[in-house]
Amino acid sequence: MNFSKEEIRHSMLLYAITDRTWLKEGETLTSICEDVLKHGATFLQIREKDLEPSAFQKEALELKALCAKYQVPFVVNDSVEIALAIDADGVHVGQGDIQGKNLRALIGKDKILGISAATVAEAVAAQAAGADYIGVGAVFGTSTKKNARNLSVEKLREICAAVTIPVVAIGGIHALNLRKLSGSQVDGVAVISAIFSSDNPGKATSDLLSLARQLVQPTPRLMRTALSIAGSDCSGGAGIQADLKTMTMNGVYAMSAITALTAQNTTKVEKIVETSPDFLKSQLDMIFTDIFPDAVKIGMLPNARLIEVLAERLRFYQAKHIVLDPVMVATSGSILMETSAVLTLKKELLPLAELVTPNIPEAEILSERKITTPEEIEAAAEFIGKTYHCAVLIKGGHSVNTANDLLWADGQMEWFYGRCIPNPNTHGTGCTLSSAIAANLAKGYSLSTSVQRAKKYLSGALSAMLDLGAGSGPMNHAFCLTGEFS
Ligand SMILES: Cc1ncc(COP(=O)(O)OP(=O)(O)O)c(N)n1
Ligand SMILES: Cc1nc(C(=O)O)sc1CCOP(=O)(O)O
Ligand SMILES: [Mg+2]
Repeated sequence: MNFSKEEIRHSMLLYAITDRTWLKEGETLTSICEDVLKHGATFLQIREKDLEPSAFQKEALELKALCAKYQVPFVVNDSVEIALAIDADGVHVGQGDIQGKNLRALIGKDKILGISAATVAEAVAAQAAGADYIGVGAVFGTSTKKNARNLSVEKLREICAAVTIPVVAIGGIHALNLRKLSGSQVDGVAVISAIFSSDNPGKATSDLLSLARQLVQPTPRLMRTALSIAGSDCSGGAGIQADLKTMTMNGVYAMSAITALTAQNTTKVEKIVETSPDFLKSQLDMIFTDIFPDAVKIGMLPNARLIEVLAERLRFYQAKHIVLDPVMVATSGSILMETSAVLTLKKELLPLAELVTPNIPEAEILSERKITTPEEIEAAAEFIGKTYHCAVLIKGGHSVNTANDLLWADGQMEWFYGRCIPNPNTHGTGCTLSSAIAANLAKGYSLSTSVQRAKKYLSGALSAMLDLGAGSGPMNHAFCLTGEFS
């Protein structure tokens, strides 16, 4: 696989390096690595000091396939021969190994080259020799590598400031000392024993990943962030515009990736121009590699190709708190998603979602059944949740009931009883509810509390009785704004 420079920097976050010496009876390196990748390791290096070359190569080939499955870069430690023989993504070498300068020519421009450094001079030389990243250590005492050189966090900071390529810190890093690296400007941490010596390598991986995220995006952020991936509604009541207003009013920093431009107003959708998959990818890359969103809301996705690209990027960046509003038909009756894309949505996106928020007609499509009673809402929610392994919020407001919504999560049902507000202007209610839920998840509320808070916000926006446009008009998203600027 080919990884861009931005992708390589991002993949430094939690860099796992194998160590077979910790394997227990019956365990294989491949099965442990699969667990580690499943739990979010962003890079894998095979490091074998005692294995004979043919066994090393066989193991490397297996791990390469595994990393391709999880779209994580895979490099071979020390052995350029094996890296080239199995066409690994790259190689990692130390100062004592083959000279970095010759190495770039040997491996070609497309392979990832990692070089170890412990001084500013070594780091600068590694960059000049064409390294894609440097491994800097040992930042703490380690018993994994004999004779590792010791390095202060201050020196690490100096090295980070001296180079422009990504820097991953290594050596004795574990969950209890990782925070000591804060302020050093590293792009991630490389660990061996903190994962491979653990009784539960998967859990160790996810714990380290969340600590690494805090390290790389340091200073406790007062402002949480949320991303809306949706279509633009030029009339401002639904889509991206409603999402940005909702997220802002719910106290998070709002960002957008646009999937389609719509020319619409409160009476109809006149035209739709779909974003190209490549441009959607670029928007997502710009966002995730800079301001990582604490939650993601997904709305209009007009075709299968956009869904595929989105799913691939969300998996790649391991996006958190994904709320999927499966927008298929507008309130005005316009088709917003090709029928053929529904299958792709089910296969690719639903399993990535923490929560999916269909209205009754959408729930009928997702659960492949008619829904006419509250009992049928419950059965449909259970079907969707169990089939796609996500929580489900089926929204009332259509034929079956009024403002009552059902949340199904982890086998538990919870009804939310809403006040029916006599406001015919409901344009954008679905977008508003799902982005308010995402904003509250971003702030750290539980799913149930986020739904409760989002419903309260929606009731407030509807109760403000804004009356604009000739059709079903927008709500007042800023109903709660008071003070100098209101
Ligand atoms: C990411 C990363 N950083 C540093 C090293 C150490 O490489 P090296 O100095 O060649 O030591 P060995 O790993 O070969 O013992 C690394 N492997 N990975
Ligand atoms: C492989 C390696 N290289 C180091 C360096 O300083 O370059 S320290 C190290 C060992 C890292 O293992 P652990 O996470 O178990 O301490
Ligand atoms: Mg080496």
